[in-house]
Amino acid sequence: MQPNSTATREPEGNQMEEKGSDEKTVKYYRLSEVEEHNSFKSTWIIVNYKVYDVTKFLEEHPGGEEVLREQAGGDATESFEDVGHSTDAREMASTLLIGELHPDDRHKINKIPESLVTTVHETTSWWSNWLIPALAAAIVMLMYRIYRAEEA
Ligand code: HEM
Repeated sequence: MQPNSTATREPEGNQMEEKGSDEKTVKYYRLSEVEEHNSFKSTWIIVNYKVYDVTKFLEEHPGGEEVLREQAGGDATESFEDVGHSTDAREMASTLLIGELHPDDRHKINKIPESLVTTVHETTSWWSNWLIPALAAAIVMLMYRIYRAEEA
């Protein structure tokens, strides 16, 4: 349960310990708290439910401070992963870690799963895809009947 890659520190075991975390104790932050840290005075970002204080890192960030500012006070997971940050970058991030997003707030930053969105779209297009050909078929049938009736 405890093996961690960089484990040189022993857990102190005096407060709540959290499995899966590199550090001994975990401080949980509510989303509202993180959102307050969205200025140059204090810039926090969330990546994979972990909260990072990047205030002092803004100027050092090789990707520029602007990209970090844009994400300040919110969830930067997607942008962070899109860049394909190196292992070095991830190690650097761990030095800026201050805690984790409170489990009760994690659903708030989850986007609607793609699959669900697709299903909604598919449902809509199924109706229109079915309705238009059916109407067209009915019109053709009607015209054919009128044509036959006139011939007789
Ligand atoms: C704790 C947070 C972060 C740390 C420690 C960090 C660190 C780094 C490092 C070390 C690099 C150099 C390239 C590499 O080693 O991968 C880098 C590049 C970059 N980062 Fe970050 N980064 C963080 C967050 C972010 C976020 C949230 C974004 C996007 C919103 C971002 C966007 C970029 C971009 C665009 C580059 C340049 C990539 C390139 O030129 O190829 N970074 N970052």
